[in-house]
Amino acid sequence: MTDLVTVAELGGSLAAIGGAAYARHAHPAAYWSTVGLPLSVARLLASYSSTMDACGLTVEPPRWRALAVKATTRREVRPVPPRRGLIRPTSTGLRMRLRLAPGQEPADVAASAERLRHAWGVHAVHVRDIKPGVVELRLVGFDVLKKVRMPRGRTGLGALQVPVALREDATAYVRDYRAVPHELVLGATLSGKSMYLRNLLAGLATQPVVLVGIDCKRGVELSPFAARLSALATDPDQAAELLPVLVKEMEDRYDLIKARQGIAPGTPAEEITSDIWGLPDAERPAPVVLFVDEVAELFLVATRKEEERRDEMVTQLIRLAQLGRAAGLYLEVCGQRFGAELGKGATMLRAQLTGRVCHRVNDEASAKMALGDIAPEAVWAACSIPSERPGLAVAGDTSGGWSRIRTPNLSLAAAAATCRAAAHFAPDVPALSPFRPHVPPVPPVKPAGPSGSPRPVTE
Ligand SMILES: Nc1ncnc2c1ncn2[C@@H]1O[C@H](COP(=O)(O)OP(=O)(O)OP(=O)(O)O)[C@@H](O)[C@H]1O
Repeated sequence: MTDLVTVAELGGSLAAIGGAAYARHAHPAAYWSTVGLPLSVARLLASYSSTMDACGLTVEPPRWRALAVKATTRREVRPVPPRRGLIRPTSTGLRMRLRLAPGQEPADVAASAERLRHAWGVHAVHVRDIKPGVVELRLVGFDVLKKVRMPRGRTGLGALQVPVALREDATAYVRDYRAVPHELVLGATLSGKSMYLRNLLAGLATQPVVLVGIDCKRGVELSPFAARLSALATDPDQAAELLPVLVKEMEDRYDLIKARQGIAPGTPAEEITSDIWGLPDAERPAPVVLFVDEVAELFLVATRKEEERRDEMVTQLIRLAQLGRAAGLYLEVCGQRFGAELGKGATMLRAQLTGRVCHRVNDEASAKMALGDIAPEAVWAACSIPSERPGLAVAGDTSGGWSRIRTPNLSLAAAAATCRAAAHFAPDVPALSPFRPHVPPVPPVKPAGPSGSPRPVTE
């Protein structure tokens, strides 16, 4: 009895010390590196073999080894766990590689991820296939999506790649336009779509990319970035004028590529190209990213005349999505729903948008519009996003892979300031100059009083 009380008291005191240590650290990452990391490493080292055994991840040892152990030590021959590599600490957890035993596959380890996380006292365990026979375990010490901090360093990122959000395994989710040219971003109102676009725009602003916006909510979402936008349409009428110009730009680029293909015989193979990326640097036109905020506004019609205009716009969008990649034109389409009920061409356009990001939605049907053709689990994950976590989303592509992501909380003022400072990065596209948005002057900041607080006028 005394022993039990002592153990309970000890447990209580340790929990209290842990709680106090947690409260002392402003960010869970600080708590993790000082308290969580040593604890988890100790747990992992002490219980690796027994945990693997309990999770059914051990195999019988080879016969020669069993015989050798019996002959030399007379000990009982125990099943062997996968061979473990070095444990590498990271700012958010631990990493280690496992060499799978014959007969095991990565899915076996992935199926035990939940059990492993409880055994080692970490927030999550993620399994990644590295090469045949080797998997990497990423142990994440705390909920990294609660307060997003992007990993430092952009090494290895090239043109048109933007680390726009954080994945739940603490790696960056990179929006790579050259790998996934077009993307659909769905979500209910206040789910975090604008925050996603804001992060993307701020990431692209400092690259030599033409940024074009269609924001039929009178420009409220995209106008703050006007300084960096080469063109902005703020209602369906302006969009109807802008889209044919973009289609013409795409056709001109195809002519340029064709001219290059018609070069003399004997030209080296690497100079023959089928997209703008094969053109020499001096001849290559700058890539264009078209942001469409609230795509449903382009589809809505009240009169017969508007219906004709809608059909034309949808056809032009479909053409941009079908043929734009080779000409360096990419689409980022954003909306609350994107189903067949929007009208003619909606499902065809949606099918062209390979990348899918689904924020919190109001019903399962909306999640299916974004993720239904990816994986049923992805739909379920999107339906369980809580409303108190705006910015949380499920990102997938039509290859079937998906992950939970969350954008960093970037204020509108900071994103707008980035765009203003990067205005000189906007490449010159003469065809788009009639659509260049008006950039209002920045209101001067009023100097604060000595104490920083406003003084009463009667003073
Ligand atoms: N990643 C995030 N972290 C913290 N807060 C966020 C995040 N994303 C969005 N928010 C907050 O959630 C609120 C809604 O975000 P946002 O405006 O991006 O939603 P939305 O889907 O564009 O809504 P609407 O369709 O009504 O414009 C904002 O107050 C924003 O600051």
